Amino acid sequence: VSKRLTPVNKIDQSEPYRFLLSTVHGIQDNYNQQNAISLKEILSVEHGQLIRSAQFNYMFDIEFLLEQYPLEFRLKPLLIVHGDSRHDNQSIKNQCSPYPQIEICPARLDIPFGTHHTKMMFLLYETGLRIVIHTANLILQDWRQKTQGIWISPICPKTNDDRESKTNFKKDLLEYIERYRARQLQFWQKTINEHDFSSINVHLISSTPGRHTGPDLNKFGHLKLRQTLKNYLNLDKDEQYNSSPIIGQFSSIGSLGPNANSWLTKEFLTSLKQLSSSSLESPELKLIYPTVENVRTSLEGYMAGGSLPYNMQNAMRQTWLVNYLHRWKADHRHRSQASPHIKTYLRATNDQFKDILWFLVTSANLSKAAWGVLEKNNTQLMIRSYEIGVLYTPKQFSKATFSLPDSPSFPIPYDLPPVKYQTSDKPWIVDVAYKDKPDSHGNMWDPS
Ligand SMILES: O=C(O)c1ccc([N+](=O)[O-])cc1C(=O)O
Repeated sequence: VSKRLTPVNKIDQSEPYRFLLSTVHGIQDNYNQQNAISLKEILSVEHGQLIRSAQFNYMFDIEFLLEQYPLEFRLKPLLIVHGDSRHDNQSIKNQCSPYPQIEICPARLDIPFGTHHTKMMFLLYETGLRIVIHTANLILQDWRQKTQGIWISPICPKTNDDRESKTNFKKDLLEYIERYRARQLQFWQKTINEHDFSSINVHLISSTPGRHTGPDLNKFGHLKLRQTLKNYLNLDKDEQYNSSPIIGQFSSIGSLGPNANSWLTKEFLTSLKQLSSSSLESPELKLIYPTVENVRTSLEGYMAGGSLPYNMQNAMRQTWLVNYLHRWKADHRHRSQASPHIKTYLRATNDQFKDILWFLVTSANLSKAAWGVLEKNNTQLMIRSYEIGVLYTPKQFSKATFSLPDSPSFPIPYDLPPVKYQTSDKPWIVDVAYKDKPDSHGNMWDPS
């Protein structure tokens, strides 16, 4: 009987998709075994001897973060990349001042209302470089009882020749990092260049602040997604998919304009619906965003709503959006009560939702700030925030589609088909009081 020489860890078990959810405190443990991982497990010594790391994020609790590293790695050099704003800079500086091993890199936010939303880790081991792209802030609350999405790369070995992935992931990642124009990132640009990315089978879809035009027009935001879908979906006879449904799932919503045609369908859906050939059909767009009832009955109760910052000012101006909305429901992953902070987008082959054509997990919510808005007669894309995500296309896995009944099937985080809001359902709005029904902890929500 062949005895396994090395115990297969959760990350290797997640092959070939390497797409995991965060573990949830308070659900049956077997739902935390399959395709689920904690921050401590990501940083565990079982993956090798860490040399140094970088953490890109929006919210940081430095004490919490250091505690998630194994004791023997807590003094290794750590780079913190955060949004450059007076408030954030002071808070991060104060938190990091006791730790000489921590270096800080403020990300320039030259366009108002932009945020450094990107959530990414660079983990340099003696055996190579691992990239993690995910959706959780580096605070306890984000890793305890929510549904978060995590893509974990293989450990890419050091190489003398410039080994690129079939998806140009290395080039795209370097292009993204270059936009920070930060000397603190030069070490990581050099390190990325020196490692072999040929085992990476996902596409990088990122956003950086700016008015992207000319050769940069399709490098970021929803135009990068459009370009990648056009170049890599090459499905035979893809016209059969022209009306197949598209899902967007997110934890916040920006100001989208007075009707669907302002940006959501005319611009954003045009990118999401891209196949190798273009079509005039308008596929059905289904949006998943938690109801008040989803939040009230969640493991965290109304407190979960603190991480769903959809505000009344936007909601009241776009009541038309409710017609697109569907509930958060994830029974098959035992996470219907683990409030979603994950953001995902996918296209199915038809409304049976048995096969999907592509899947994206990203930091990007449903907003123009994250995805970009076309300006100057569609010659430039204005993006306010940093975002990053990874796109799965079947070709990279030698498949025509990702068939869900298959094994191993693509680990979709929620139940399909999505369940439409009923007339009694209301989208969660963060700055409204909910005092008629107590939540799962017996509390009410009164933001005033
Ligand atoms: O957690 C975050 O990084 C975050 C920060 C700001 C906003 N926002 O301003 O809507 C949304 C999120 C979100 O991810 O939901």
